Amino acid sequence: MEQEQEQAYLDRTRRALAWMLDHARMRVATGDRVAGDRYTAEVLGRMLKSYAKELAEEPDSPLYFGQLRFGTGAGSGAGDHSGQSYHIGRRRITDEAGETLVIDWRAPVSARFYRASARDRMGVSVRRRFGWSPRPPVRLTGFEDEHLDRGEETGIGSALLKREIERPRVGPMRDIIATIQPEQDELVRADVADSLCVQGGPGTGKTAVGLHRAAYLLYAHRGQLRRTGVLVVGPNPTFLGHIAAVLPALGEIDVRQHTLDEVLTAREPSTVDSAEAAAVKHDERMAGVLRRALYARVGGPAAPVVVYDGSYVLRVSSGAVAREVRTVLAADLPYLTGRERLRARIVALLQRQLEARGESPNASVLQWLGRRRTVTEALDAAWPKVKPEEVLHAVLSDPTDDALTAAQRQAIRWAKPPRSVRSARWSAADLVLHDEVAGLLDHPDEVGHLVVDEAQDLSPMQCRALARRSRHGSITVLGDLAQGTTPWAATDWPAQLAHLGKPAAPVVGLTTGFRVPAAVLAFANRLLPALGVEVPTVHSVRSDGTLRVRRATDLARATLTCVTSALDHDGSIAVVATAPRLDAVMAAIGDRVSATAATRVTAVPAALAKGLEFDHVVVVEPAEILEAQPRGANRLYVALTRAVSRLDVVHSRPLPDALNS
Ligand SMILES: Nc1ncnc2c1ncn2[C@@H]1O[C@H](COP(=O)(O)OP(=O)(O)OP(=O)(O)O)[C@@H](O)[C@H]1O
Repeated sequence: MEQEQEQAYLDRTRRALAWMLDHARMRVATGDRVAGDRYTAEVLGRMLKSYAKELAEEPDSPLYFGQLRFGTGAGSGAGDHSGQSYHIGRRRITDEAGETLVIDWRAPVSARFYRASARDRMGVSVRRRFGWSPRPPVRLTGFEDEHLDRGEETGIGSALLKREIERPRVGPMRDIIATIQPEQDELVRADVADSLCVQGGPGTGKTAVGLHRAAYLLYAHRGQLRRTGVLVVGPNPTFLGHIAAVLPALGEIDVRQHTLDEVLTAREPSTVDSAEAAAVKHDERMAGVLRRALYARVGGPAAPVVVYDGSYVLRVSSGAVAREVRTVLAADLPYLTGRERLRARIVALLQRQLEARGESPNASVLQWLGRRRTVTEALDAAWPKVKPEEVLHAVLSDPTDDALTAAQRQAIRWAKPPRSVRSARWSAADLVLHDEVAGLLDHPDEVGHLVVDEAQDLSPMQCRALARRSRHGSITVLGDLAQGTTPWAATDWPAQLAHLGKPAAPVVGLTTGFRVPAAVLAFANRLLPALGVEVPTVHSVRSDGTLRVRRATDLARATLTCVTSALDHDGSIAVVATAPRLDAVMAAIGDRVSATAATRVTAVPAALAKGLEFDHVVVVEPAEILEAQPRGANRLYVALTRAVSRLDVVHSRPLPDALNS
């Protein structure tokens, strides 16, 4: 009976959605005529088109995933929702008469779907979760009720949640709106003004939380954030490809998702630093070095300013210019604003002289004064115009700042300084320094909210670049100290948060693991003591999954065996190894599996495994991954924690000691 009622409700909702779609299409068609001017028509047209497109994409996805039924009566705690029932879905659905059939998962009342418990019912008497067929055509397969009013609470034991978590992974990351957990929801719905840092071990849902928080904030503060924007920063294009579909699936197509390099500059690095040079360039001391190098250009001896205005000679002595320079320096403005302030102050001195002679110069006279060659010459001497690359060129050609040791100066000194700024080749770290100088010259555009994933890997200088872009906005910082693999990776959050400009942001731990099966996690966690960081232990909710560790003399053959047996299951497969090892084993596999099968197998260099997940992972020769770089143990930890269902570890050399313990 209830099943029939649910089916009837579903049919009604489908009809309502079809009506919404028709209506949106009609508005697209008439939008041009409705709007008063061309610009408005264009904006309206674009909005309506994306709305119609969003709706058109809906029918293939479940229309709702849950329902809340509220109790009645004074003691129920339901308040305004007394006796009400709401279906909750990806988006709000209303019928022709304006009745709401489905409410958005981000609406305030939906929070109770995620957070109500038998102990704190929040007025909810029953929480229902719907099950849908995993593949189109989408069918309602059943539902699961928790009568919170009778003390029932399935929590993490929910069969539907278990099915979702254990589903074989194929393709890119999906949203988790149907199964967000209470501690995740607290983070997703944190106030827009609050910056926070989520420390979570592998597979605890950090990335999911960050993306859902972006979608939530855009819903709750659309006006504000449409203007200022939301930016998601991830470690590399592969990672961004993995997460790219989540926000659009939640209806948010305007969120920018970029690597840090893309945020900083459109330019590609054209040279590579030595490890020593990169270490110095990413050190926060470089901020002071660059600032001093820039401001060393200020205060040069200026000739006096002399302006003939027909009848009079106006004059500002070089001593007076120097005094004005000191005043402007004290105001601590961006460099280029400082230059203009100096110009204005020199003009003010000239103006006073005119006024002393009984004149009252108007704005255009003052502007004329400011553009006199003698004023610009004084400025060029005392506060010259400069480009970021000129400052950088000077610093790297001849580093002299004694905040750096002699060895550090030597490390960053160009072996062969380029003849001109234009012919200089810049490394990735140089582009970060370039951004630092650009930020001293002028404030960059800011974003309203910034989500930084894998934030443990950012250097202090990279953090500063992001801090500059969110001085007035908030940040969601996501990371795991145990997964830090860069030479400058953070070992504690307070220092990293200070570099990111949000020293007061609370650090919140996520400790429930949704990806990695318990047996696999226990194996990977043997590495933790060797990683030199304090992190909370993660408890996997998954008792399924398998771990197989096999020793083999022929690694390629053993890998092939693992891959062949993985192909018997659904889901994605990855082979993870150091880059050279990967080439060798993949070449051997390439010839022996069918072309169709090969498309299911991804070769992932250990350096690019971060943030990704695959149903079945084969990690080849852990000792090589560990030895390939100074933070090899962390990289191995990342590699071992990518598997959703099965992990094979194949080795010919002994396993690293830490893994044997
Ligand atoms: N509440 C949830 N319900 C269902 N699945 C979830 C939930 N939270 C996380 N997951 C799933 O767990 C997996 C790991 O999530 P995610 O990638 O966000 O974790 P992470 O903490 O960023 O991991 P890592 O640090 O290893 O990159 C994903 O498949 C995600 O969809």
